[in-house]
Amino acid sequence: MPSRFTKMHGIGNDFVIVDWREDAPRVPNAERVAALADRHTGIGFDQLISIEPPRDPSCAFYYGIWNADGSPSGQCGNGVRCVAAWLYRDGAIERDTDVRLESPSGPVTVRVLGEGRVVVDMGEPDFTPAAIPLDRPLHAIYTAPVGGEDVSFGAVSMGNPHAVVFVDDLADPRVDRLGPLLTVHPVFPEGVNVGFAQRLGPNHIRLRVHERGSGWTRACGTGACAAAAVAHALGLAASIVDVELPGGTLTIEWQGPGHTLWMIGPAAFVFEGEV
Ligand SMILES: N[C@H](CCC[C@H](N)C(=O)O)C(=O)O
Repeated sequence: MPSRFTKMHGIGNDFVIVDWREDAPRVPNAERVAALADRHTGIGFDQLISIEPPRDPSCAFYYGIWNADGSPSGQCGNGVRCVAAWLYRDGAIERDTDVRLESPSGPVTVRVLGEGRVVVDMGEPDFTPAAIPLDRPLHAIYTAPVGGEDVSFGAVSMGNPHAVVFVDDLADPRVDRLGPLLTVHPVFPEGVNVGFAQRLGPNHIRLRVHERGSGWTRACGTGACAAAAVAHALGLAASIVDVELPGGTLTIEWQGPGHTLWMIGPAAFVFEGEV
């Protein structure tokens, strides 16, 4: 498990980054990860992210992702921007250059810009049920009984599963109640990240995300991608959307089916540590 680590965040979604480039691939013990994620008795983070040698020779590096409860994930949007910034500061990659990085769900392409901003080609959103996975036939909006009421949501995979619920007001108390319930709903056999989206206009969505394995976070990069993609698929959003999360705003660009989705946002260093 990590000895030296770097604490980073992407608009308030916080990470411990560990450099395992000289180590043999391994899966960290879930209990140990959860202990380190504890914000009182551990370091405190939403996800642990490792930097490792690539499995795919077309990629420069691989990054592993584990939630605060120790569960693995296939993708982390805020996290991959931090990985890119970390590699640039380490001198392992160049600025203003496309670099392929390998996530557990496949490759993405990053480009480190100035002022700590990173743009990521996140690949194409996948609405097919098997990709999420979801035990329903494919259509844009699903409805399921959640906590005694029927809840309608969009569903999409960004390499990790997302449900998107559109609400008129994020202050609606149903949001706090339904988030934890839908995350573990049996309609999602592997669990799901639940985004609650308030549409403020075709280019502006306000979002809160209850993350699988980490709970309510101040931001979720793949959640912002998912909300923009579902909104676009439903004709509610234009191709460029500012997604405003509690921790900050990400800009998402998606031209629709057949196109990959781009996310632009910051990555920040907090401190170096040893455990
Ligand atoms: N909780 C997510 C992984 C982290 C995603 C989020 N932190 C992001 O920035 O995309 C899952 O289990 O799929």
